[in-house]
Amino acid sequence: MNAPVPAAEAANQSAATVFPDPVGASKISARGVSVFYGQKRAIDDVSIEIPQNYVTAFIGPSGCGKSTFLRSLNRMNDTISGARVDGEILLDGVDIYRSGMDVVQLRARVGMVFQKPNPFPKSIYENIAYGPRIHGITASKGELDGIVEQSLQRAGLWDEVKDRLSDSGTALSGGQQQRLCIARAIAVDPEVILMDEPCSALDPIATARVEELIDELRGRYAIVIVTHSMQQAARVSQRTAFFHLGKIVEYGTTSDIFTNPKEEKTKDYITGRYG
Ligand SMILES: Nc1ncnc2c1ncn2[C@@H]1O[C@H](COP(=O)(O)OP(=O)(O)OP(=O)(O)O)[C@@H](O)[C@H]1O
Repeated sequence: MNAPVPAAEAANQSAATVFPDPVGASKISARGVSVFYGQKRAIDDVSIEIPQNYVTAFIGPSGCGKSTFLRSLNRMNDTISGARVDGEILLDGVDIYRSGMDVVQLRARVGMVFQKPNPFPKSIYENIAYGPRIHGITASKGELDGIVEQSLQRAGLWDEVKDRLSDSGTALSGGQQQRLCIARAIAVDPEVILMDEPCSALDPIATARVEELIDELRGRYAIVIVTHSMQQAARVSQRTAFFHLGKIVEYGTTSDIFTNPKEEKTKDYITGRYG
């Protein structure tokens, strides 16, 4: 559960809006987060609580900072030269930006699935086995085989690929490749899965399959998804944050955001007046 915000801290935060989660149990807490690319501020003092076992959608017009903020949740911005993050991002109460944080380990705990499926140019088996092997999760071949099967099962891909595990991952269809990438993220036993427009390169049938999968996975993980599709946000998420110009304008249950938004800007966006 969230600790109550001490009065002194609350006073310090008075200038910025803190967005608590309606259910109160956070996996990730962002406190006063700003992200810069050189001099440019792409995220401006964002504070939000992201819950376990829910899908949280980030929506908003192009360039508002959704992907930038998503990448800050597993320090993916570290890989972009000139990018800088201020503020705190707590994973189970521990600041992921504190010195000494093992970033490789962090990215196993907070996995990421990208817009364009990006399997390694290796076999289906190796795509899944690579992570557990480098993280030292398995000791034996038998155990590794078990992880490969279980990850592909959870990603809903096992039946389609079990007879061709040595085929290249890149030979699969786009939708299958994306489920392979989800299986790869799952294989290292993550706690959070970040998804940056995971269906934008997929056809409607493959999209529906990945959306079903997201719904199944949320029982085990906290999932955060950036999407341009409001229909997708409404279908797959239980929480929605609306971003605009680097800030969160409104955050709440997905049904409230889509049926009863409080802010004019949110209303304008979800009714298609801009975006
Ligand atoms: N690597 C980068 N270097 C410099 N500026 C960047 C970089 N990545 C993003 N930006 C800028 O930061 C701002 C936020 O971009 P971001 O991609 O996070 O927005 P977004 O809401 O995810 O957009 P979209 O929906 O179009 O993907 C934009 O002004 C963008 O031009």
